[in-house]
Amino acid sequence: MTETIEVGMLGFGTVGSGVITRLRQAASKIEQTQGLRLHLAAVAVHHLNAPRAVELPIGTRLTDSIQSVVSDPHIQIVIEVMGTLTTAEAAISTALQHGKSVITANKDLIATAGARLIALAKRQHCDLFYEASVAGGIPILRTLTDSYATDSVSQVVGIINGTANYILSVMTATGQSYQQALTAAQAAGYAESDPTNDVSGLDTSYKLMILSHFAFGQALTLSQIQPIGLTAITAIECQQAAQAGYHLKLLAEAQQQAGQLYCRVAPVAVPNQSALSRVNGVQNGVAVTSQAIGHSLYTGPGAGSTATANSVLNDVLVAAQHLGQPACGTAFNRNQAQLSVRSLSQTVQRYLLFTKLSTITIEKCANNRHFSITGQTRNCYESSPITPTQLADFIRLCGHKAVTALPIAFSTDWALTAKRQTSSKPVAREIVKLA
Ligand SMILES: NC(=O)C1=CN([C@@H]2O[C@H](COP(=O)(O)OP(=O)(O)OC[C@H]3O[C@@H](n4cnc5c(N)ncnc54)[C@H](OP(=O)(O)O)[C@@H]3O)[C@@H](O)[C@H]2O)C=CC1
Ligand SMILES: N[C@@H](CC=O)C(=O)O
Repeated sequence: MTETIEVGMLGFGTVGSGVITRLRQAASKIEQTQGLRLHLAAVAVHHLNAPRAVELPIGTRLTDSIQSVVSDPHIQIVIEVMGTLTTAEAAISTALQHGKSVITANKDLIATAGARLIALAKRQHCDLFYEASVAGGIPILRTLTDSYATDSVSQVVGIINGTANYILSVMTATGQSYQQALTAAQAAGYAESDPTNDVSGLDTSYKLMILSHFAFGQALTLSQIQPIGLTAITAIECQQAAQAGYHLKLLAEAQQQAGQLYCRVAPVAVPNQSALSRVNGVQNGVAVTSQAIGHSLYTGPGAGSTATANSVLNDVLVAAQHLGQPACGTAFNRNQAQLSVRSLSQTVQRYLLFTKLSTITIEKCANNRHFSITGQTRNCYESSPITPTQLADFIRLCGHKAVTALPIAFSTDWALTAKRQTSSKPVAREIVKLA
């Protein structure tokens, strides 16, 4: 027998429209495989008369009152796809207080206020799922929770912002400017309504904060990550890197090493041999290294209407199956640990250097700081492993505006890093590009 589940939704933009499209397209499969009919009872929006990309199902109520949805006694599950921080937190809290399970795609909120909402959901015996908040269409959070339950993750490296990856890919492939590429990403619906977080590394950091909790049991803070965005990267640097055998990517990295968790969000030169270098456009990729499985790579669209909606709806189905069952209210992530956190930028690693200085000058500056460089292509060099202090001194010697230094992915020399950490205090965080 088919059971009908009453669903309410907050937001009817890119993701909300995708939810409605997918609900329509997947209705018979959901009924056949799950024995469920998801009935969209109400949708709350900001502007009641704004044009919509898709039509509402017949009988669905459109309202500008969030309260009327989250306190509707008939609604069992609330989907939050409107974004915002305080409005969304208040709405989700009210929904949970009314005993409703909640599904959200809001990484800003989960990264910054997740602990409060998770505790409330637990007290209320309600589900709170947020698969779509990290890597859009890739089911990475549930994979980490379910499929790595007995495994031990040592490293997670991801391209987890579709907009940033789209911009860097377009700049590399076509030489288009940053602004042209951003405009195209906005038109495609990948960027946030205000794209600042996409390009500043903040969105990637929020996602890494959530991802790290699932992978290592350790929730990171923004001050531990201190993201560096991509706004200072030029199309010429992207193309020079490509000629030298690298792809520039806004990478989110977290690595457990000798009991410490090293993290970073920054533009990084990914060698062509790494599969992550071939994750282009709006595609995201999350590379996981673990004790039992070894290396695995999860790729797929990191943003966009129906791909993100698919993650939202899968969460809805799990929550729907839990309704009235003891499983309802089980935390999405149950991995907890206490690791001390450091910045990956404090490690000894290699850098890709962009400069218009002559090879003789750049070699002299490098030799002065006791490291070597190899010329890759014109104006682009690879360094031997160097400490953050060597890098900062080198940039000072060359002239602050004369060099851009991007870390080379997977190039940390852990033995040298350990030696340095026992012999000296950590120095201030490195400055990758001194403008
Ligand atoms: N776009 C994507 O690819 C992805 C987005 N996300 C996340 O999903 C969420 C939604 O993103 P997206 O669909 O792109 O956003 P949009 O800007 O396209 O849509 C937001 C929707 O929320 C409504 N809304 C906003 N503020 C309010 C409010 N105060 N009261 C009522 N309704 C409100 C808007 O109403 P109105 O239309 O009337 O203005 C609009 O329908 C965000 O948290 C985002 O970070 C996650 C993964 C991928
Ligand atoms: N703006 C985000 C949307 C998904 O989270 C992105 O580009 O990745």
